[in-house]
Amino acid sequence: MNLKKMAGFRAGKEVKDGQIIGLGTGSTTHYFIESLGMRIKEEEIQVMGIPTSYQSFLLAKQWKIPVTSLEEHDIDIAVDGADEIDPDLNLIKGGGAAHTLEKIVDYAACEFIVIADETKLVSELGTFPVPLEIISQSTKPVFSALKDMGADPEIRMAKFKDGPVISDNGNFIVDANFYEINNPIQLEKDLNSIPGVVENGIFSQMVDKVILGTSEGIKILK
Ligand SMILES: O=C[C@H](O)[C@H](O)[C@H](O)COP(=O)(O)O
Repeated sequence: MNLKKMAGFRAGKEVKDGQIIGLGTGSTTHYFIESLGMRIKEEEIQVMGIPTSYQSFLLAKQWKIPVTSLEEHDIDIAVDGADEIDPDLNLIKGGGAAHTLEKIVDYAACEFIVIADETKLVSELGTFPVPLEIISQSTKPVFSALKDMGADPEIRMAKFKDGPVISDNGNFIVDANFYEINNPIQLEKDLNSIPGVVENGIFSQMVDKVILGTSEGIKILK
């Protein structure tokens, strides 16, 4: 049973004709975009998507989902994945380095739905390091500030090119390991107050609903 596919396709059914949809990034939203594309092909619905990355932009093109932008349209529903989800539905995102645009799009949506498999549910955020998109020239002072906050930071290195991962916006990605995060709401604010940090991967108090694929079927968390 593919739990990510289960969650992605279930979210696809929530979309109504005429809506503007925020298209999240990652291997779970891949299935959501596929399910939207299939519904458009079957002429069940006509919708437009607002991508959160080159990945979701290219997938939308592949599935012939018309794309638009925040300049042109308001978003009815954003559907996105997560790396960790805590019991209060705070998230860590950015495993795919897309969290900056994801946060802009997900925050702007009338409804923000998270799709994930059950492995993403945790009792407390922090096993997954917090991704930060940073201006490359700020690496040294940002590292120093993160260490003062108790984190172990690392520049994310690319797997298929020499050197660092460069985000869709042309910036470095730092993974900051806090090991345990007691107050994600405060940490999200504190990280964004470090000069050079463009955006961090904590998404606190934003989620309306989680569609979780589990071995016992779909579970909805609100
Ligand atoms: O930057 C990437 C995103 O925040 C993803 O939504 C997140 O990493 C979850 O990805 P996946 O669905 O592949 O586990």
